[in-house]
Amino acid sequence: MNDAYIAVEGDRIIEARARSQGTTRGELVFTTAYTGYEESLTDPSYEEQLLTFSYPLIGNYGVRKERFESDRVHPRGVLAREMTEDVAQWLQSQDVPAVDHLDTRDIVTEIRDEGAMKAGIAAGPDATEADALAELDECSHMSSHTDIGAQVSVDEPTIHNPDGDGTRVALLDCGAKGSIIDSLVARDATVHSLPYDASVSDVESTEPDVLFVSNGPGDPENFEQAGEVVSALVGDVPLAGICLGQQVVANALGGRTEKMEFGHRGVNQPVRDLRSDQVIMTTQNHGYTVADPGDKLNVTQVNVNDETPEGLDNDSLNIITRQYHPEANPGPNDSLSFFDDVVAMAEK
Ligand SMILES: NC(=O)CC[C@H](N)C(=O)O
Repeated sequence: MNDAYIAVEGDRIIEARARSQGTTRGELVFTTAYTGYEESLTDPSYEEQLLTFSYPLIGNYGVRKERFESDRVHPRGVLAREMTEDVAQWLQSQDVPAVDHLDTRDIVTEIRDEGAMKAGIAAGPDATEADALAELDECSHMSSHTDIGAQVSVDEPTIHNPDGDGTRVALLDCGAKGSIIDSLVARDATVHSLPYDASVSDVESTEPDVLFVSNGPGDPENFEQAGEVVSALVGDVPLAGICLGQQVVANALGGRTEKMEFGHRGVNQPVRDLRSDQVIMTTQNHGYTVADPGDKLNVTQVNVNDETPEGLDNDSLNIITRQYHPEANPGPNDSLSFFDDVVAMAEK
């Protein structure tokens, strides 16, 4: 039975089955990850997006809090070919509409051809096509969510591993995945998670050995304050960044980011290290990319598929960033050593 409607740009309607009721809207994107739905659904970088899973069965090993990357579901809506009752109930409990029994392969192909697009969903016994179209009508582009950081950052500074006697990390939390903090704490770092709009003096007061800019949702150009902190401290404090963090660092140091057609989201994105010529498999979730790194940053790693920058550094300024997610979760652990490199840089 079809009791859900998805309206996509061009006012096309796709019918589906409601698994979690409600109306919603967002940027329609897809991930090719074949595992890790709990981690993806709790990744703050998906805020304001509708997430389509290309893998056809979502929920086949249950739902466990231990695997969450944050304390709530972040995509505004979820699309799958087939979703288990566990996942459907979890999403309903979080008021995140979800649909299945639709041709997700068709949606993925369309996004690949047309690029990420705006969409609206209406799901449930009373849902109508008009409701889905009304949601689509209200949907705005990712870049117009100018204060998206406020939706995902910590409200107050928070200390992780206060008694550690390793590296002191000031983490600008632009929507950080829990595994980034865990990966640093596993190396005995003390992590001061700071709000995304922390001031230069807020950062300095933590006496950091390294300033770390986290992943996060939306357009990196909307994280202006984080950029100002980076510009003020570059050269004085070593700098690291993951995903949105790489983009913010590049923009702050004279580079430029741009929106990609449909982005990279999955757990098998190949990345070549230009110095060692080694290729590693990486976890990714981004829709923007560094189009120009500026003249302060070297491109050290590139995506094998499209040559976009995956790693940037500057040895004398002590900067190292990654576009992909070295903390994995979900995905391969090929790049966990990034955290060793960050700690080594901070201790230099
Ligand atoms: N995972 C992230 O940090 C995503 C970064 C940014 N929001 C993008 O889509 O490119």
